[in-house]
Amino acid sequence: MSSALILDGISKSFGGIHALSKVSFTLKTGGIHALIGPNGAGKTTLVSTISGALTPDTGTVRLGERLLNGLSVHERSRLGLSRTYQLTSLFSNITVRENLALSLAARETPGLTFGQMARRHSAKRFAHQIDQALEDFGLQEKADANPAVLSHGDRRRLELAMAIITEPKVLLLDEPLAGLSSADAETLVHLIETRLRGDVPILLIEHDMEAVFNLADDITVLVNGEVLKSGTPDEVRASSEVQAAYLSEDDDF
Ligand SMILES: Nc1ncnc2c1ncn2[C@@H]1O[C@H](COP(=O)(O)OP(=O)(O)OP(=O)(O)O)[C@@H](O)[C@H]1O
Repeated sequence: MSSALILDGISKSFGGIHALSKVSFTLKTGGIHALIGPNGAGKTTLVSTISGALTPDTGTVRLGERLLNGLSVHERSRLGLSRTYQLTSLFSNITVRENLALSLAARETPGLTFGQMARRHSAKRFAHQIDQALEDFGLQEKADANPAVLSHGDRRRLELAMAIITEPKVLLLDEPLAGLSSADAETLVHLIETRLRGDVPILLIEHDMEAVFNLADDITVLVNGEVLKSGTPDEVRASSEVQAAYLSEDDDF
């Protein structure tokens, strides 16, 4: 299987804190690769070095064949790297449909201000793609609503729809289940499984171990900024090092 994202020897320090030390692993094309680890392990720092929000001290990030080092967040996004955030990042003064249109417009013409994009692109232009996304993510009834009035679960589904509508080459999903009720979390896991798997390779950062072990084809365990183990869910589950360092016997996986 070919590689969608290749991380090689990524290190990053903040003053005296070694947030990442020589982190290397590969996200396969078509796969879901989970990145897990305790609080402060370096997961968010790693995702930020991939997205371009942070510059690593050493190491390389490749999207397929393409070296991403030195490229901005916008340039990486235009090449097909899409990221969702731990905290919701929707525009609250426009409708659900318009948020989806803006996501498409931003991919086409990055670097424009919000006002410029709103003037140049109308939701009508992308009507077909947007209708399909609304249907796929169960948001048809909310198309003309303002995101501020949506439930937490609806907002999270809209963010996923905004990330996927641009047909990215790699999707970085940062804690998609955080703060969701168990029913909303179940719906989202089902959507990832049925709507995203196979269409886009996903790097999934998630604390919900049941979801991780259900969804992931591969898992990398990060502890104190270092890769403790990378392997299939069965290999990670069976690792005594992982058990000792991170996964307690009480964890349900
Ligand atoms: N901007 C920063 N300045 C200084 N230290 C930082 C900065 N960002 C992260 N760190 C430190 O780097 C280490 C890794 O943090 P990071 O947020 O990447 O961990 P994490 O695995 O994402 O944690 P969590 O699961 O709690 O989100 C921690 O010790 C953190 O305090």
